[in-house]
Amino acid sequence: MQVVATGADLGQRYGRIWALQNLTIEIPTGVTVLLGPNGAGKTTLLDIVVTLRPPAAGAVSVLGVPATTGSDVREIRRRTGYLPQHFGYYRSFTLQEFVEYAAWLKGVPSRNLSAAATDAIARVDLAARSRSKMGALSGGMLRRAGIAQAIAHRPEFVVLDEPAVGLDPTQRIRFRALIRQLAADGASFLVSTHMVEDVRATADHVVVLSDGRAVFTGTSDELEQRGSDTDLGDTSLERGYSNVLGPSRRT
Ligand SMILES: Nc1ncnc2c1ncn2[C@@H]1O[C@H](COP(=O)(O)OP(=O)(O)OP(=O)(O)O)[C@@H](O)[C@H]1O
Repeated sequence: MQVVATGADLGQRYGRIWALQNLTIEIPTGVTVLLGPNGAGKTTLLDIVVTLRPPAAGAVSVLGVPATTGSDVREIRRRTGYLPQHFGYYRSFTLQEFVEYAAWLKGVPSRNLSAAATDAIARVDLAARSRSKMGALSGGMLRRAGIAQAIAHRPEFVVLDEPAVGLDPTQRIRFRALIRQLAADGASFLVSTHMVEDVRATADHVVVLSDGRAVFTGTSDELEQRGSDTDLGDTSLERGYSNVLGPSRRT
């Protein structure tokens, strides 16, 4: 198994709350979907993987680079794209300017910025809105703008925190197709979601977090097989998800 990121004995705490505890995790190449209930530690883990937040305990390595020195961290950031749950932007920027700016921050040469942004915006199906002000985009369009800025520099590893929130059904289907296409072009993905049904369409690999620990790692087929008729859920994948969360955390 080729690995795109590893976390060894990761721990993170906020005051008395341990958001992650002794978490050892390997993210393989391909598409990994991260599931877990509210407060499970998904965003905390993603922030650590993209080096936004150093872990309180343990070590992380991304694309073969251990996140230790400042230059390692810069290299990881340059080769990684991130869509945070909440991202900032100037409302008066056009969508094109926003994505060009993000690509510039990631080191795309000036002569390539326009083409890189135009391509990323087209990939998220927003070409018709490239001249719109960011402040005029709908919530779902903003989510797609966020995906565009994460992929504009053609990163090898893309980390998306709840990218499908606010997307309408058509855009969700297109989003899944986009992930599959970018993955086929060689990029690896780590995507957090609450939408268990999105897993089958995109995931090569699934990690379920609960209370800061990995309670399942495997394929979506293996997750499905964990479910039984007594588990909560309308689909076998949902029943598998409920099962691995355990009796106290079944949704
Ligand atoms: N800045 C913070 N200050 C204090 N506690 C925090 C902070 N950020 C996260 N936490 C706590 O850490 C735990 C994990 O939070 P995290 O946001 O990583 O979970 P999550 O799985 O992404 O949740 P959600 O699905 O609701 O986005 C939660 O108990 C949360 O309340």
